[in-house]
Amino acid sequence: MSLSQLKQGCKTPLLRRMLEFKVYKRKIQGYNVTRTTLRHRWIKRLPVFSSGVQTISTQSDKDAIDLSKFPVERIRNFSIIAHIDHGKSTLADRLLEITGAIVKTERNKQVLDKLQVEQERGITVKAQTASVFYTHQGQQYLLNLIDTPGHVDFSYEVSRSISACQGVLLIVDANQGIQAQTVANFYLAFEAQLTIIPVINKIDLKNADPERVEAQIEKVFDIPREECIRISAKLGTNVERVLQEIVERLPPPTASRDDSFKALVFDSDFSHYRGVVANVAVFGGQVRKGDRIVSAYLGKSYEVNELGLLRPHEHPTDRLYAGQVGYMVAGMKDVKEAQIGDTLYHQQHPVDALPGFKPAKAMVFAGIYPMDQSEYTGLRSAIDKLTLNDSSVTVQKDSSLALGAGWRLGFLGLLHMEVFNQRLEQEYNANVVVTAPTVPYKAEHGSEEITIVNPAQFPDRSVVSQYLEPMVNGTILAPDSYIGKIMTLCLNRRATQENMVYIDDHRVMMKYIFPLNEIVVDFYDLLKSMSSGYASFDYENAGYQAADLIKMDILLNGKSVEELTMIVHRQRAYNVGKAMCERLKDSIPRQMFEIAVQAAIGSKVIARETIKPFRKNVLAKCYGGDITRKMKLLKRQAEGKKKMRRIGNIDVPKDAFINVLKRTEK
Ligand SMILES: Nc1nc2c(ncn2[C@@H]2O[C@H](COP(=O)(O)OP(=O)(O)OP(=O)(O)O)[C@@H](O)[C@H]2O)c(=O)[nH]1
Repeated sequence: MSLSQLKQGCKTPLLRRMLEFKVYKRKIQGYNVTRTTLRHRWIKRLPVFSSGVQTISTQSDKDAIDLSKFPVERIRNFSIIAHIDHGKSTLADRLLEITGAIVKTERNKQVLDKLQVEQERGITVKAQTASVFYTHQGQQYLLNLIDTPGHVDFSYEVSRSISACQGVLLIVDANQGIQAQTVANFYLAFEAQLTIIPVINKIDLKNADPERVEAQIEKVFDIPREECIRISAKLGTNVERVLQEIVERLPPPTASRDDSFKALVFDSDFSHYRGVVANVAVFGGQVRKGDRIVSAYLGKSYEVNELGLLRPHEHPTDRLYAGQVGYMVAGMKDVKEAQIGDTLYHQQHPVDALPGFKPAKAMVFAGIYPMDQSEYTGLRSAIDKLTLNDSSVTVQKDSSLALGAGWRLGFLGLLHMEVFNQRLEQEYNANVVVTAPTVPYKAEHGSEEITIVNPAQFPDRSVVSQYLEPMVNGTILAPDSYIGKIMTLCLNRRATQENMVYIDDHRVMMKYIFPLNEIVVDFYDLLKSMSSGYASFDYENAGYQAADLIKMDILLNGKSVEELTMIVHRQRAYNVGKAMCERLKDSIPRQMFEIAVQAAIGSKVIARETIKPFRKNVLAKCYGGDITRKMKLLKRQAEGKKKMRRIGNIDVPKDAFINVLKRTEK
């Protein structure tokens, strides 16, 4: 809805002016404008309008959205998948523009990356759906596209998205060629038996070499090179052809309108006002507003309050039919009610549940605690709501002597964890302490086995027959000139090489088995920097392996810092401990007394650094007697201290806990 349409809904000139002011203020701050950002109680009653994206006029929308006109044969559901930064969101923009869903403007960039964190980081973290209409050879088609993230941490989003599709566009950068996530995403689509259309993007680049990339696609994926479409998503070159090929090459869904209603919940969002907004793919029959539906998972029934298409913003419709993809609000208020992978059906016509998904497997665990225990309840509700938007996060209550009551959260990777924390801070104003991330280790004693996700609960060797650590199959793609450096890095990380093949004259694909712990924090960054950005990396679970593990404590003036306690391999303990002490020394600001930073195994100190005392007198440069200036300086100093965590009498910046883990290989 446009601003002028919204203004027509404002009864008084004052209200109109306030609306303009609020919208303007949010826009210049670069925020999306939604109802939640409009605090005024009158304005809150207005309908939600677009997040700064100009959509096509509502009149033409009304004409277009008679969903009953679209027989299943004229529906195409597809995901856009690729390695990170190969241009998925840019292609999605062009497809939305050509089909008239958005207006081409400077501001309408990566419109499907709606979250603030996505816009700030320039990456997609959450898959987004958009339904568009496209006329081909005189017939109108309904295309449902899902833009997916490229980073390995979010591959769960990709596998969920493709469950609602019959085909994918596999985008490959014409300069970089096939990368690690291209391979991983190809296999996800291939195993789901989807039709794959390879699209070579960025052909406008000076160094683009589409012939080489086509040859790679033929060699690695066994797809004939003639099937590749060369495009520039940025300039729009050949994008129209992508739409034609979608219609011609992708099969329609096999769902039938005559069957009983059956829908798969493949994603969900949480709205403060409406509760759960589920993204659904209808696999049979139809559903109307007011229908009573049942969740197969919980067996609870709900009334459908609202449903519609995402174009890409919510566009309410009266019904959704078999083969279509859309959203549904059905009064689900509790986080646990909207299970991803759940099947919905009509109360009068029960059906067998759809296969659903394997639950996401958390690879990295960290403790999250409120900075101040008085913020516990607020943080609990923020975590509840955010996990509804991101069901791959696992939550378990936890508590510690030093940090009080909190939670141990499981994530799919470190970027996932950083994004989750950033969203907690940005979307819920939470102020949290995060402990050092750890992978899920296991300990065996006789036939018993326990999983350890908190280093503080690491059992003593005397009660354990063996420790086990999680392993992953890693794939690295890189130019062959970096083979030597990459092999050394992998060796330092206790990896075992499995094989190495050339995918063209100069690029190799290397397969390794890594201990997960060795790659989780900083491996990808190091690999990137040592290969001048040319290497890429992806990994998947490879079970557990016995390992010689020990618990290492970090002490500040003799007091253990629980946030930094970690489980390490005995062979690496000295190097890791030494590097941690050195980095902590750089991260902790000098204070009025000397600080000893030590790494210890049991009572044995294995590394030590000293932070020299220093008195920061913020008033030193403030000559004369201007009291307001002095007060300002002292206030700023006090605010800086709020971002610190006090351990004993030492102030530690709270981001130091994660930053010190990022090793730099010597
Ligand atoms: N020169 C050129 N640049 C492009 C083209 N397509 C995309 N880009 C640029 O490549 C960068 C990444 O594009 P995105 O569309 O964000 O890539 P993505 O695959 O969605 O990225 P993630 O969602 O983070 O995986 C942006 O800076 C785009 O402007 C193209 O055809 N030509």
